[in-house]
Amino acid sequence: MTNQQNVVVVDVKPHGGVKPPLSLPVAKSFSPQDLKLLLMKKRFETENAWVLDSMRASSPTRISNPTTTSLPETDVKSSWIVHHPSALNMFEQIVTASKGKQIAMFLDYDGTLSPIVEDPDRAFMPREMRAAVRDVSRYFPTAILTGRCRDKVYSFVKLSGLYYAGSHGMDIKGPSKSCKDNNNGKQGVLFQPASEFLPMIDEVYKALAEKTKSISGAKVENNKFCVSVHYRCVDEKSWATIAEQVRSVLNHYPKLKLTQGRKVLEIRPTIKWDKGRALEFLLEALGYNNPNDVLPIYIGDDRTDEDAFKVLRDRGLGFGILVSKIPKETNASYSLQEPSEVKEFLRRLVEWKKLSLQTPIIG
Ligand SMILES: O=P(O)(O)OC[C@H]1O[C@H](O[C@H]2O[C@H](CO)[C@@H](O)[C@H](O)[C@H]2O)[C@H](O)[C@@H](O)[C@@H]1O
Repeated sequence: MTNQQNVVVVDVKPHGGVKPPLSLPVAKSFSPQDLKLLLMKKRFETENAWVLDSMRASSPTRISNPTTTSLPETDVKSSWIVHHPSALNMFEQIVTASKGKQIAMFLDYDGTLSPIVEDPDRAFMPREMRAAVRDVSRYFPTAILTGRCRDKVYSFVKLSGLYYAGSHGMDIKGPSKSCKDNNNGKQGVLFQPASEFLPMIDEVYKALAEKTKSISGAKVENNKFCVSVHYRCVDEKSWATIAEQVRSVLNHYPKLKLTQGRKVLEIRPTIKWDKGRALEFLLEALGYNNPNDVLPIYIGDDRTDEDAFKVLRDRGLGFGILVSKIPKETNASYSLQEPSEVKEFLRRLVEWKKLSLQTPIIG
């Protein structure tokens, strides 16, 4: 027996979700102040470890539960593909389900319309992909939902006939009549549920840029209503330092939360708003209040897209399509391996639509 006792503190993450319990040895002679300090220190370390773990796991979560890890990788993959078949192979079933309904397209940007690249400022959309998105938007209402700043994604996509939801859906704008219209300040803005956070986000962006400037490869991106801290080009040995710096800044901002994307830590307001809510908002804005009128198709590759997949699944509406080469836990129904397959899927939709407009309805 020792003279120590174990205090287990089950904590609620300041930003939603339950953190692992804090378990720390407490010497009986500790004063309440010492105990408080010890707890704060332990909590800081635990939060860092939690962030670091999830940085290593990257995004979205690869399948790694006890039932599947014992299986060879090829078996995991074939079992996953049975549950999330290729949207190209399921194309006929998808368009058949749209009978009597309007298909509405919802597209994520990075990793879906543009391949993942090292420099976020150079994630350009290939010319053929732009043509495919433009054609799709001529036949179906189309929206792009992204973690990026809305203006930035617009500068990559450059298509005026689309809805754009930037900052993970916290900045929604309707189609503009021409490309020039898009520069017109607030014109066309439909919803910005986090406006009050603008000064805070700006402050945090500056603090994070300062704190991480000595970490080689780190990049901080101001996405207007959220901030991204990229570590794709940072040596893994420095990931703990990044996590620590981000947490040390965030500790001063209880109204902000930390989420994760693909080799990126994302800081955003704690408001209950995400790509799923933005998808619901857009469906309403498009006038689809009756689920029998619409078949939404959402294509995305990231953890943040899971919020939208979940909305579709929970409402039994349309289809979520996950872009991934490897099995991942997902609420999506179907899969596509990479952006080139997304382009192929969009092209087939357009071809199918053109054909169905030419075919007279018999009966
Ligand atoms: O919602 P999305 O459109 O998928 O945006 C999510 C984040 O995408 C960008 O970062 C990701 O793509 C970069 C370029 O390929 C890559 O370098 C980075 O590692 C990825 O995380 C964007 O830069 C972030 O701001 C978005 O939040």
